Amino acid sequence: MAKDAKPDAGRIDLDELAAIVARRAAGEGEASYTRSLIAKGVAKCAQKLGEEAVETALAAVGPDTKAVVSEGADLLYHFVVLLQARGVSLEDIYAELGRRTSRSGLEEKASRPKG
Ligand SMILES: N=c1c2ncn([C@@H]3O[C@H](COP(=O)(O)OP(=O)(O)OP(=O)(O)O)[C@@H](O)[C@H]3O)c2ncn1[C@@H]1O[C@H](COP(=O)(O)O)[C@@H](O)[C@H]1O
Repeated sequence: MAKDAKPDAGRIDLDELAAIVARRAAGEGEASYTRSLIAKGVAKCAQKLGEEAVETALAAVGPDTKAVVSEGADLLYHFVVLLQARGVSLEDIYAELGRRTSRSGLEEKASRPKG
């Protein structure tokens, strides 16, 4: 079992997951899926995130609620891995979400560049 792994951590949040991912990315020796994925580069991490997003979307329109939970967890893990690979912190994401709370989603949408 990996150094950071626990038999059952109960629940962990994104900050805790990001800390694990950062440690695994920086670690040496012990085999790590996280490290092997990040070593393949940002494009591979982005591809995996896209795959997991599609799998989550497909699960959401299917009948199996456990599949939505499982695919959603895969999606969040791969999002955190992509942020690590791309050098973006969850704090940056939280701050951006925080900035958006001062206006409605419709106002935020209207403020985006047309494309
Ligand atoms: N939360 C996760 C997590 N969620 C999903 N995955 C892995 O993500 C992979 C994606 O699923 P796929 O079906 O696409 O797998 P695959 O076909 O083997 O993937 P590829 O060969 O295409 O890369 C699977 O191998 C899953 O095990 C995860 N791997 C790691 N973590 C966390 O990261 C920690 C460190 O893991 P290691 O880096 O492996 O030590 C773990 O203790 C967990 O907390």
